[in-house]
Amino acid sequence: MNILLLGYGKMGKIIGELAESRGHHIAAKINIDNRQELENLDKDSIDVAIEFSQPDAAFENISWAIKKGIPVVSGTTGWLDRIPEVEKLTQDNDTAFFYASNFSVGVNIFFKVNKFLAGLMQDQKDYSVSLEEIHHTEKKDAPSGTAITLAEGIIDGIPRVQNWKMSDDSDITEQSVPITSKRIDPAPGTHIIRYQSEIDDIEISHTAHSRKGFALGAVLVSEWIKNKKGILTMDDFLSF
Ligand SMILES: NC(=O)C1=CN([C@@H]2O[C@H](COP(=O)(O)OP(=O)(O)OC[C@H]3O[C@@H](n4cnc5c(N)ncnc54)[C@H](OP(=O)(O)O)[C@@H]3O)[C@@H](O)[C@H]2O)C=CC1
Ligand SMILES: O=C(O)C1=N[C@H](C(=O)O)C[C@H](O)C1
Repeated sequence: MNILLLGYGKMGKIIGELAESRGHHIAAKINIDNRQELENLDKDSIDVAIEFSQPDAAFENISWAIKKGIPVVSGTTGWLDRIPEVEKLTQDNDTAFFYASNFSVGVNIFFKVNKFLAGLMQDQKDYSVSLEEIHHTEKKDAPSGTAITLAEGIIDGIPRVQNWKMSDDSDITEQSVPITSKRIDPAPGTHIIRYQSEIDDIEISHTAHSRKGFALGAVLVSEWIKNKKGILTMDDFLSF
């Protein structure tokens, strides 16, 4: 496949290496300072754009590619208020858009475990629930996209929980999942869910040992998305 990398930082570099090792070609590696290269690209030759940039650049990158009819696989977090616009653009341009807050297979299994546990805890009113995420100090957004997906799983599973808030928010109520964000190098990504009562605690966690799982997931999804259309997610890819 001919792959366009939109964002060539920590993730873009690992994805590029992995894609090449699987026989793919990288058409261009776009960062903030070489965006003019996009003008000279043969858009029709690009099979997929993989977008891992930063929160304030994601929408522009993604909408540029979709308007050219290029399928997009995006992992950038912290910009999701604009996803309805991207979904409309995808339909209007008859192409494909895939977003995941986390491309690791292990985390996507963890998402399911989280929902299952939340279902079990829905009537256990003596337990309070909280989330903690730990990432490297270069991370631009907080909480992590993965923590937000986990919080949404808890909100879906426990009717008395209605929203999530940062743990230092003065508005936290019993209806909130408090999220604590820690920035400690070199943490690639750790997420912990805790249910705590006076009697005991239940804790589940996922710890990434490197960025390899995120990158491999993004490349595998890019191979899978070829010739597909519409809005696609990890549940479609993993057939969960
Ligand atoms: N969904 C998932 O599984 C995962 C998601 N992520 C997310 O992916 C994103 C990228 O992470 P990471 O690679 O670690 O971050 P980095 O900061 O290492 O890389 C981001 C890159 O984007 C570039 N960039 C900035 N503005 C633009 C622009 N306008 N157009 C194109 N490129 C631009 C930056 O370029 P420059 O250096 O020139 O500023 C930088 O090289 C983050 O949002 C992170 O949360 C990360 C890991 C897994
Ligand atoms: O910025 C990162 O590094 C990561 N970002 C994603 C997130 O915000 O959840 C995924 C992963 O945890 C690494």
